[in-house]
Amino acid sequence: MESVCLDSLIEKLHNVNAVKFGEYKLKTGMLTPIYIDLRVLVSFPVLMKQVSNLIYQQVQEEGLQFDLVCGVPYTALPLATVICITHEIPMLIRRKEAKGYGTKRLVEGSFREGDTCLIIEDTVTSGSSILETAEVLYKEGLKVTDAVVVMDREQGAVEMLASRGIRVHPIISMSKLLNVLLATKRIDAQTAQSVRKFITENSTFGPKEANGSGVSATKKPCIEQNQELSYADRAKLPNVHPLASKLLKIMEEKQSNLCVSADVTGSEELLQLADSLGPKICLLKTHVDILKDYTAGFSQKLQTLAETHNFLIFEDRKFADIGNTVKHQYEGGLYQISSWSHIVNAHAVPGPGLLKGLSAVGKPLGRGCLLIAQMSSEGSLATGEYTKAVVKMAEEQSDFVMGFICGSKISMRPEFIHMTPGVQMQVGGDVLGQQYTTPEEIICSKGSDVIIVGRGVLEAPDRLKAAESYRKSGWDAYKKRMGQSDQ
Ligand SMILES: O=c1ccn([C@@H]2O[C@H](COP(=O)(O)O)[C@@H](O)[C@H]2O)c(=O)[nH]1
Repeated sequence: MESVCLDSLIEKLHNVNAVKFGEYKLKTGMLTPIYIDLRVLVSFPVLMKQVSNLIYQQVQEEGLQFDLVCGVPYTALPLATVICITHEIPMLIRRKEAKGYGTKRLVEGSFREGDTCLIIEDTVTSGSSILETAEVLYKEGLKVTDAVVVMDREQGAVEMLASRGIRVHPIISMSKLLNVLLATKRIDAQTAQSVRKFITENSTFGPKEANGSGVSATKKPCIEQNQELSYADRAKLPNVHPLASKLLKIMEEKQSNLCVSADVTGSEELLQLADSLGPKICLLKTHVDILKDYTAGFSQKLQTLAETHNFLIFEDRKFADIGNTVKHQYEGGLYQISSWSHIVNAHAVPGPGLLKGLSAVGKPLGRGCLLIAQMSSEGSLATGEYTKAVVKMAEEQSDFVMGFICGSKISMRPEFIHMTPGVQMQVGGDVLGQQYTTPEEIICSKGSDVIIVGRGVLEAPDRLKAAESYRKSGWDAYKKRMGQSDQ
């Protein structure tokens, strides 16, 4: 395959008038001083081949996995065709309207339910065309996780699609395009500056703020976050882990994003807690190894209570060993955790082999795992680059990992559930380094999904009353975040 230099390709695109300066209207209705018109490529077969090669090069460099390719109609259709023919990849065509006769299908081509389809697009502004295509594919039972785009106008498409679970891999950014055209004296500094100003001032996705994890949009006023999906909508996403889907449905049904951490040392007390607080919670967290009287009968009773009150069980085992060892720890020993706990968690320190070991046991049973990406304790080392690496590991094994233990939202992929411990009604801490934040701060400002509360409930004079007030507080914060607050 001929290798193509990006700078010279940009010059060639400018030569064939695929980059125009002036005043143009975008699909969004917005007037723009720069217009990218890759439709002209069909008239320049050599250039068309070079752009197709670049797209395929990007697919390989990013190691993208998929079964089929679909180009967003119409400009990306010939690009997808060239790539699919050259590399013998099956292709799909998405119709914009169903025919009034024949099969009336919106997606042409042969595929199986559950196949993953890579989307190819020529230019993105808001990302809405990719989303429209993905939604048509979802309806056919296909999965969409990635899209390769020739030109990213840097106006919010990447962030918007990430929030809908689609990673975008652009080849040319607006900044790169302007730099090359300026360096080769094809445009002057004033033109470059005015286009840059337009792009910065016309983002189509909400305002962003860096949070040190590489993910934007965590700490902003609740009311601005109304572009995000509700728990109920996230439960229906095609790529969501079945257990995450179940949990999100429970949360919506019970109007509860409260997980009580049942850190008590007697089985009877724990069962009594599960029975009385069951109606208030979506999840019950256990530390089974602090029980002084564990029996197999206990875990059976706990499962019955989970069914009666419609909550899931999360054993906070924090696995952290090599794959072979965690497999035994999860399946065997005294506790046989995999037989009764819907969810477990693990540190990412040992690397992906740990997840392979756990999923060999848990996946056939329909279990899910949370990766510990951050911790609530003072001086925790799980920060910055480590947290980012944990998110990557989760993305690579999302058939078993359903979310994170973290302090704030760390992944823009809506299928992951973020759960945060270290929660009390007042900010503070304990003498052993635990640090507390309020439900409002965690759900509304930090964008997490589930509050994990231990002593805030367990040490209250009336545990049921305390659980209800944490449930209400967490749920009100969620409604506020979604812009549905009546306050
Ligand atoms: O970073 C973490 C991870 C887990 N935990 C666990 O959550 C509860 C918190 O109990 P509180 O009484 O509300 O402090 C406890 O079981 C921890 O093991 C955490 O606190 N921080």
